[in-house]
Amino acid sequence: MTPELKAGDFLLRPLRPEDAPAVHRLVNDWSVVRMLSRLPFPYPRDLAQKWIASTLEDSSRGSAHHFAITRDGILLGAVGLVLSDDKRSASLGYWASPATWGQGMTTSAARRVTEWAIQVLKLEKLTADVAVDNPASSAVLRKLGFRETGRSSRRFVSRGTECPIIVHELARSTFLQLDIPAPVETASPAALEDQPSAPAPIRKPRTLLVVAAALLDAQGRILLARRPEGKRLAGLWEFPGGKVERDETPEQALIREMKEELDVDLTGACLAPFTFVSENAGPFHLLMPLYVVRRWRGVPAPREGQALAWVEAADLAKYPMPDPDLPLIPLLQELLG
Ligand SMILES: Nc1nc2c([nH]c(=O)n2[C@@H]2O[C@H](COP(=O)(O)OP(=O)(O)OP(=O)(O)O)[C@@H](O)[C@H]2O)c(=O)[nH]1
Repeated sequence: MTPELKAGDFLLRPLRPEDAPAVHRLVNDWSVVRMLSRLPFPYPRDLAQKWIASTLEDSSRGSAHHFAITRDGILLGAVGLVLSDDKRSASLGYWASPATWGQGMTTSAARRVTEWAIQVLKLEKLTADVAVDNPASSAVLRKLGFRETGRSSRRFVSRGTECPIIVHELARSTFLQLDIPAPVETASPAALEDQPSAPAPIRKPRTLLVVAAALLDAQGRILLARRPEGKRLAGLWEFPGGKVERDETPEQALIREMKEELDVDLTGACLAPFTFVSENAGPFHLLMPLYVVRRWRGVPAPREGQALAWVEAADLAKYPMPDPDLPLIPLLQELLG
């Protein structure tokens, strides 16, 4: 199902039938529709209704995910991902109200959807086609790390003619290496737009020391926490924990993080080192000792807006996790099997 995502001040959410009048009003504008290859001009009202109904079906099948871009409850545009049959790649598309152009909204929204596609859907590749006379759209793609891979042509129904297009592509590995900051909730769209349209730079990897715990309850279930919107890797499930600060031992950091994130006290608890992760995590190299903890004081509560779940070892793979965590799943299943 298509989730809700945050991109700066914007909420990206599934389309709803009641969005039809706003979609119709915004798309039935020559400056918008001329850049969309499949839509006629004028754009009939019932097409907006049919399109929204189809996005809901696509979402339940997982074949496409379309998001309304909204701010303060007002619909301003849309971003969509249409998945390939094997669900390993997708094409990205978007449109936005001309009133929002030049403010960074589309870049911000398309970036958040791209990030979700790569990190949560684990797609290998995204593609996007842009009419050659739409340089603003190509600039959005470049900021996301897309590269031009060729030229072609396509019939644009609105223009009634064949038009040259530029084909763009973004590989998963490229996106994961980009120096893209996590969206800051208070960042203004204007501030985002001030970023140059040059491709995002590749960051040199450094080793980041993070501690994490597999908290086990009496039934042997493991506590997972879902990273909240607004953070890097939002939407992914992970083992509670965090970065080791200067002058802290890993154990001190774990005790601090568990208090901050879950309001549980691990002081004096047996922190059993279980294994560690040493993996490329995109902008940094992650070194993460994982402790197994069976006793603590207090009841885990989400103190940082994260969702919590007690998960059977056999079900761990059903929860999308950061790539570096994936090798931990069979090890925990073996421990608890
Ligand atoms: N706690 C935790 N972090 C993980 C796991 N797997 C994994 O890749 N990480 C990464 O390791 C880093 C953890 O540091 P953190 O949780 O303090 O980072 P953060 O950015 O959320 O914290 P901050 O907002 O305080 O800087 C994040 O980049 C996170 O994505 C995991 O299973 N548990």
